Amino acid sequence: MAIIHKGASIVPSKLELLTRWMPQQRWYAGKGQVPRLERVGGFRFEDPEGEVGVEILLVADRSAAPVVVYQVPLTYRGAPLEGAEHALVGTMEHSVLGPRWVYDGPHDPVYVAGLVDTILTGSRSDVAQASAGSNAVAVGAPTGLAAGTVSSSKVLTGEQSNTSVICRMTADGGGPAEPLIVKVFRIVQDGDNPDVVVQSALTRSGSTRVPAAFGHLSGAWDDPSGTGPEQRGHLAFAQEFIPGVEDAWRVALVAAAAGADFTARARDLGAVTAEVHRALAETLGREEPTADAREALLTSMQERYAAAVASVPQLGTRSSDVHDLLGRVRSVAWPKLQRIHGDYHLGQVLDVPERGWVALDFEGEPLRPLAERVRPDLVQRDIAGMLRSFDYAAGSVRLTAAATAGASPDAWAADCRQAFLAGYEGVAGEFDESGRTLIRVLELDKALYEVVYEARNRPSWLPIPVDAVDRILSEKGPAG
Ligand SMILES: Nc1ncnc2c1ncn2[C@@H]1O[C@H](COP(=O)(O)OP(=O)(O)O)[C@@H](O)[C@H]1O
Ligand SMILES: O=P(O)(O)O[C@H]1O[C@H](CO)[C@@H](O[C@H]2O[C@H](CO)[C@@H](O)[C@H](O)[C@H]2O)[C@H](O)[C@H]1O
Repeated sequence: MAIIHKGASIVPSKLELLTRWMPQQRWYAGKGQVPRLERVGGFRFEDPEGEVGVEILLVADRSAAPVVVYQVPLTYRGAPLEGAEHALVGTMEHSVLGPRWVYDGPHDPVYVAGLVDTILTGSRSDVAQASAGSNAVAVGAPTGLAAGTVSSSKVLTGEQSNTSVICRMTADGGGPAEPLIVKVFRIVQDGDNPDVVVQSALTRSGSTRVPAAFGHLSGAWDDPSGTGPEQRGHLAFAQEFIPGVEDAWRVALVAAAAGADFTARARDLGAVTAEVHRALAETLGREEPTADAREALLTSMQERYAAAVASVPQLGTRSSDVHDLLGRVRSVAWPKLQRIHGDYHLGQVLDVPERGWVALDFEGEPLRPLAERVRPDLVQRDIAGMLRSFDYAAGSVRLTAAATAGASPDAWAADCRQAFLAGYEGVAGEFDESGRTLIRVLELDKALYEVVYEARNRPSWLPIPVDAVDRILSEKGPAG
């Protein structure tokens, strides 16, 4: 068991270190704010060598409204970790142990080994920590589809909302085992994470359209408002790693810039999307939409529009057109509701040789409250998301002037959009007028979400969704 030096002083404190470091992290949601952090939980993994301290802090950021709870795995070392300079959170002076180098856990092999072992063996985090207070133990839950220990690990780089670590594995009896990728959820919320629930359900159903779910870690923390009972949820998710495949966003960008035909892949993606929807309906059920569900959708879309206007005030001039289009969800016929992907775009799908399209990341939109993300929804939301993504690829090519002479990114996107929809309808049947109107409404809704997302994360990309809002509002027909 890890030795915890109760009463030792640490300068600067862990929370002081994090206050400086967190705002620079991609996953920090309160861009431009100084965090006001308070610990609401935390647990430890034991280093079998007894050298490295591994502590996972669950901290509430009170500078945000509503308060956001982050998961921050840290490792404490008595000497610098070679090659991990970029992951140094800071240094501190421990009154008993002397100088400590503090690292972002996913970059430290000792944290990664503890996390994966706890998940795959269905064990508990270091129970010694339980003496430090409530909510101090995290528990692993394996699906039984993977085993072994981590032999090397690497943090995935790129624009992610969470932190994913690719792990090469050694089988229990020696020799290589199947690699895995473990995603550490950075923002944790009370309740089940849809990424875990939906992907695990698809794995159980035998679908190969998602990477196989290998297991998850869950835990509890104090209600950040200090009034309610403890909160609990998923903290990390391990799944099959599919090596050597670029996500379709990168592939599509190259095709869009070159004007290369992508319609066959888009059509196939549409067909697979319909297959995934069917599998989700079969495994997790469908339900009739209620009047309340319709009103809830309308309200959430209106709130999104308000948020988009707060980010880009010029969108306020389109108020009556936006409200007219959004309001159509009241008059059109709705299909039954079901679980969907929820944040479907080209960065979430892999075109795997000999396996075909595989969908990732069923967590839903990271800026949306969990309660909304776990509700059964309209399949049109995913369709709209992917249609927007083809438009985004064209927009990005335009923005970076990456198109080769003669290529027309807009025509490329239009062809892909049509092919995707045709592929979907080839499996699920043709949409009627109402079905297509819902796609168009949800494309507008997605573009409004993207306005807020880009304003926070990539302001130079804002013209892509802002132009899309104009385009969608000026279209005559439903979608296509
Ligand atoms: N199981 C996997 N196999 C291979 N690559 C993966 C896998 N899961 C994720 N990736 C890669 O990591 C990227 C980000 O993963 P994602 O689950 O979308 O993370 P986030 O929730 O942080 O957005 C994907 O676009 C893909 O390139
Ligand atoms: O981090 P996530 O993958 O869960 O999703 C968020 O980030 C995405 C950007 O990485 C964002 O997607 C937007 O940009 C994509 C290109 O980078 C584009 O393909 C999508 O169509 C566009 O929505 C996504 O909206 C956001 O939730």
